[in-house]
Amino acid sequence: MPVGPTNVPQPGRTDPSLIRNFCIIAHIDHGKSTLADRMLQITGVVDDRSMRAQYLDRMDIERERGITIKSQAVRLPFQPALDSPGGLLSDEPTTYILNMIDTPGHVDFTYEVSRSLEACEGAVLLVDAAQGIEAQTLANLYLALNADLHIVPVLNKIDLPGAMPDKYAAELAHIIGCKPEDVLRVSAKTGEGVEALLSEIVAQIEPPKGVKDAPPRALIFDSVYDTYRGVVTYVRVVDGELKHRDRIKMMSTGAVHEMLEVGVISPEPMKAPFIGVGEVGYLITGVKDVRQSRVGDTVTSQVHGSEEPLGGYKHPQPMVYSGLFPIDGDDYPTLRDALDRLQLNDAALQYEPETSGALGFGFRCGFLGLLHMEIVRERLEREFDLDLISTAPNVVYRVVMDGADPDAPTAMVTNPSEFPNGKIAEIYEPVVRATILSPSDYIGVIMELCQTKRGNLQGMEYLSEDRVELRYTLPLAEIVFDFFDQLKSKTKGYASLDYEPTGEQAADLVKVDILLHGEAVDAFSAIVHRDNAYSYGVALAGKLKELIPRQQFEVPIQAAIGSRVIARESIRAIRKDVLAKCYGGDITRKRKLLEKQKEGKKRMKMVGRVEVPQEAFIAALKTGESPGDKAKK
Ligand SMILES: Nc1nc2c(ncn2[C@@H]2O[C@H](COP(=O)(O)OP(=O)(O)OP(=O)(O)O)[C@@H](O)[C@H]2O)c(=O)[nH]1
Repeated sequence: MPVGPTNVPQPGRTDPSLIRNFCIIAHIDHGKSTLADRMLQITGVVDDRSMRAQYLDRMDIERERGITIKSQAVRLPFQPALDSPGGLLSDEPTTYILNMIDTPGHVDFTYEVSRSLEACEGAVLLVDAAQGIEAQTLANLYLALNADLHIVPVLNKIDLPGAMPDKYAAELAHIIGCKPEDVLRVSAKTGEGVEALLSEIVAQIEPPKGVKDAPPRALIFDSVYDTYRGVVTYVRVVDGELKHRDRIKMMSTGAVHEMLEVGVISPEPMKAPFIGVGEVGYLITGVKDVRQSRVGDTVTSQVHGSEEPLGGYKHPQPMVYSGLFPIDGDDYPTLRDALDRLQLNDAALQYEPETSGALGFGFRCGFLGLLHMEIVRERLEREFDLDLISTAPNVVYRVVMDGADPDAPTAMVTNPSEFPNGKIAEIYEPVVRATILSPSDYIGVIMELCQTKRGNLQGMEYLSEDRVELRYTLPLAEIVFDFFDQLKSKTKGYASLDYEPTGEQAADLVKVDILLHGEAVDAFSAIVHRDNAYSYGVALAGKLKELIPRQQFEVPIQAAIGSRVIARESIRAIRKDVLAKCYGGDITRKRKLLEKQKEGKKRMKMVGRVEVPQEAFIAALKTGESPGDKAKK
């Protein structure tokens, strides 16, 4: 049993040499939350009685305390055993303060992840000993290395019968450039090896450096909106001190706030008079909008503040756009309020009103990526009880018109229906650098898939004899459609994917319109590569033919590029007489049938003269399965 910590340093009075700031990075499901649970238990900040699985993913405490503590920046006092690597650092029992900082963990939030990594000096790289390295393991590792973090490689789940720790220790050692015996082995489930890991964290990770007497500078690595307290901002102090009642300034905006509360989380929020060099804690200023307190920004004091922010601050730029429309037009005001509320909580969400001829009033929303889009949509539907139609996601195109002034800003197209009509000189599309990890048996099918998605192979490396890493550049637009689903199905679920934006490229793109009875339906317009335009047009026209019921007149469905029709289907005419089979005099029955028909019509949208059922929009715009499982926190 670990010795209970003695002389626990208090917040604000902790000698920086006794602080270790670290994060845990891992592929999804490799056991990050479970390991965090064990650390809470072993360090005694949560006693065995109150312990429950995924302690930090809690909600009820948040409500009780009226403060959001979901962000996982926990202060763990830990006293390493004297004969362990951490204990050997000093002659007498010493209590260290370990700050475990959570990272958002997904590529959509790469910028935020990289900023939160900068709040740490080291990272525990956790890998499932039965699965080995996956795409997010690598992506997170590269981010951590870029942030100059010391990496502590750890294999988890060694209790599993299928664990192959020797094989994966070699794999990990190979990519990090350490010795296989340096890879620690733990079971987050049973707790085996976790105390030794904590001791290694103390021994291997550098204490924070900072200047105590300098003007204060703290890096915001997370900020969350809390209904009761407003925005709770999580910071890592680099220089100086942040004190209760200080007036603080956000360096990117110059906004000044009074600090109503400052403290640390251990694992409940603990108020403190101040927090100092190297410490990790929270600030409450009473602001109600997270956009005033953005991840990556630097906090300083209003008077005698610092002039130099920590690293350049970058506004998150949406990568993917989609239209969101309420199925019931009456829900439009609810949707607007819901987006307003959600934005308090999600600094990266952008939206503006959009009117679609087919779908009515809605919003054009910008997201950081597909996962972000899915989360927002799910939250809107779940938390605000809305039924929504979302149009197919598209990326941002930069369009240069023929003869345009070379110095004039070029048009950024975020909505296919805004695609300019005139003569276009060049269109640029965003490109990503994708990393695919897979058993080597599937190299062939993966290459084939990437080829059809206009990918360029950048490199390939064997991580072990049967596991390979493929690096591609791919247009983001191709990934946005169904790349991940296809990759999973072609590799029987074994491949994992990660990607990050890496600039733009010129491409031969065209806008394909879908016309119903001669009228273009804006919700179905898409910008696609010229080579894929024909198949897109044929597929969508065919799908709509199935989905739209027959009308009293023939309805042609056409796919067109400009005025050139590239695909055509038609729905034959019919008059649906609901009374046809109703002989005789029962007038009430007839009325009932007519009422029912009217009901059905209410759920139809009129597109020109054509009645289109809501379901047709939903089904036609469905973009397949989610990229969800490569994601989450
Ligand atoms: N047998 C065994 N199972 C483990 C161990 N650690 C975690 N698990 C299980 O692995 C699954 C995923 O663990 P989590 O801790 O939720 O993983 P995570 O990385 O936090 O996952 P996300 O939060 O979803 O990203 C859970 O079912 C855990 O019970 C371990 O050491 N041994």
